[in-house]
Parts: sequence; C-alpha cells; structure tokens
Amino acid sequence: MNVRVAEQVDALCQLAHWAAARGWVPATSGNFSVRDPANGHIYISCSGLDKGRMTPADLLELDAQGRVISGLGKPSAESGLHVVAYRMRPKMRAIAHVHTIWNTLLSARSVDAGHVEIAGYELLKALSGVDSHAHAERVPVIANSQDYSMLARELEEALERNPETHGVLLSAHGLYTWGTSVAEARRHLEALEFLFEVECRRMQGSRE
Ligand SMILES: CSCCC(=O)C(=O)COP(=O)(O)O
Ligand SMILES: [Zn+2]
Repeated sequence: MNVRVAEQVDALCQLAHWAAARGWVPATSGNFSVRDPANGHIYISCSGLDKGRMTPADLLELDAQGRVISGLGKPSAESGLHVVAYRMRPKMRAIAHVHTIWNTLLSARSVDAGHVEIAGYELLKALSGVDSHAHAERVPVIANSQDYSMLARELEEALERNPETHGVLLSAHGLYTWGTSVAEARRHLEALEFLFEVECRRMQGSRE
C-alpha cells in the first residue's frame, strides 16, 4: 500500500469512528472503503466489525472485481455494492455506508416512489458540483434484499439512470455515498443525513 492510500485508510478509520460516535452504524452495521486509483484495488472493512473500533488491520484488500487479495476474515457482505459503485463512478476514491434512523425512515416511506427528491436547502451546496439551494437532489431508493447480487445489479441501474446523484438509499436499510477523497465522502454523508432529517421532520410536521 502506498503512502497516499495509507493516509486515506487512516482517514477512513477516523470517518468510521466519527459515524459510530453519532450512532450512525449501530450494532456492527455499515461499511467503509477506499480505492487505490493506481490499480483499482479496494480496501474495505471486514464483515461484522464494530466500526467504532475500526483500524487499518480490519480492512481487506480486494481487486477491482471484488476478489480478496489480502487481509484477515471475510470482507463486508456488501462488498459487491462497493465494487459496482466504484466501477460506475470511476473518479470516486471512498465509499461510506451507514444505517441511521432518518435514512431508514425516509427510505422505507419512499421505496414505492423509487427516489427521494430534496430541494430548496442551503446545505445542498455541500454536495460537490451543487452551487445553489434551488438544486433538486434526487436520491434513488432501491428495495432492500438479502440477494446481494440482485442489489448490485439494481445499484448499477440506479447509478446509470442518475448520473448526478451523490447517494443511493436501500429501503429500510441505509445510505451509500461516496467522494473523490475520504473528506469529500464524509462531507456528502453529513450533508445528506442532515437533509434526510430535515425532510423527514418536515413530512412529520406537515401531518400534524
Ligand atoms: C448488522 S447490520 C446487517 C448487515 C449490514 O447491513 C451492514 O451494513 C453490515 O454488513 P458488514 O458485512 O459490512 O458488516
Ligand atoms: Zn448495511
């Protein structure tokens, strides 16, 4: 692993701890990865790990097809989703997946619509390439499944159909987001989760 990738792996561990401190990866949920642009190899959290305690030794190295190259234990059960997301977004170098209360609620109620659309908030400008609160961010929602191959195919289709999206939701499951660095992935994660909470609270308020 070269120095630049090692730095990103350290940053990824800090991101996992930060997410855990917020309660965003409860009960070993969530997974995190970075990619080495030199060879396409992916460094991903092992399965079943308490992400609040993640260290570089808890990551496995995969090739671009998801085959294990090195590392201990089993790679994340959702590795196939990371493989697809990196293939579909070649500039991305980091992926975060979290299970929060707000993304779980919002994705569960939006699965029939197939997407969540969020517009009008200043914080949308935290998403790369967005320069106005008037931007409408369309986040696809995929029906959850235990068939990870099917989920990977659906993720591929969702990313194909929504080339500008900064994240994808799995219904009643969680969010996938990414960035060209761990820092960008973290900013997208924090912004999207803020927007999901605002949107959920707004929907709740409008029913009262
Ligand atoms: C206990 S959460 C169920 C699995 C899941 O959705 C997840 O994000 C964690 O899976 P992993 O194999 O990456 O630990
Ligand atoms: Zn998950």
